[in-house]
Amino acid sequence: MQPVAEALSGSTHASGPLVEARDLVKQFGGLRAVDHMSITLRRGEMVGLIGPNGAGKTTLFNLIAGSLKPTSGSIRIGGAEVAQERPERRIERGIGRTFQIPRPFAEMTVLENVLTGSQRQSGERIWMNFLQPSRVAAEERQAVDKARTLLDFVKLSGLEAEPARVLSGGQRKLLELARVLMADPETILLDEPAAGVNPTLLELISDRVLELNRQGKSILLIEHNMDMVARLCGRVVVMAAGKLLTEGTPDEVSRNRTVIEAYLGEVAA
Ligand SMILES: Nc1ncnc2c1ncn2[C@@H]1O[C@H](COP(=O)(O)OP(=O)(O)OP(=O)(O)O)[C@@H](O)[C@H]1O
Repeated sequence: MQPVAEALSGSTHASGPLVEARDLVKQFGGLRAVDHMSITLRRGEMVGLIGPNGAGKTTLFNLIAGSLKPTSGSIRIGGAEVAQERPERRIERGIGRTFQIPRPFAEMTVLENVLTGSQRQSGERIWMNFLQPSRVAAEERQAVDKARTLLDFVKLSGLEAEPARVLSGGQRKLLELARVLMADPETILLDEPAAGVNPTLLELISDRVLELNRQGKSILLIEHNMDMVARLCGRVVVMAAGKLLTEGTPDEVSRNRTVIEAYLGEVAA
């Protein structure tokens, strides 16, 4: 098996802020889900993105990952403007993202699901099988080796041959993390990794996310579980109604009057 540090490698991009979104707007018909929002993620940081339901956090992730195009504004990854680029190109630029509700291929095994996260295997290009079969076989062996290392990292090795449908909600989150790591992201956008997860797996997920950050991954974390945010993040960005409300340390934002009022407004609504 590959060493974990090697399986988690891939930090080859230029210096400067890794992700820099400026003045982003996303309009859905009459609704402005993201409203002149700016956010920066620096190399090696783990930043929490919080805000009441409907604040625009997931939409902001979709804009950064490329599944949505902004109405206006700029998104830079490693200094390059990417706002109009396809999601696949953003993956090549080192952006990985997980979803609030992971949807693995239910009938494929856990290992096969992780392998779907590989970038550009030669085996996908049929002619390569004819021209360089040994190279294709070697690449496939390497990919399987790496997938096993990542499954070990997320503590799912014992389930590698099981169909993904047998996994619990928390285990699906861990599987998705392993799948995303196959593409060697430098930046990971984590969408609510704690939602609906039991306390034991929650502890494991927090620990793995912390370890990824220690190993050099930059992480933007959407999470409603403030204990988790406070434990993992040095800086927290707060969104409300599509806009930046404030940012600061977890302690600062949790005592901030406007933040408390934004959440109280949600409860009252
Ligand atoms: N594809 C879409 N079409 C129309 N409206 C959308 C679309 N996606 C999101 N919205 C709306 O945009 C607003 C922001 O939604 P978003 O999911 O980004 O918020 P959020 O902060 O992630 O919320 P939550 O914490 O509940 O996940 C909401 O009012 C939502 O209904």
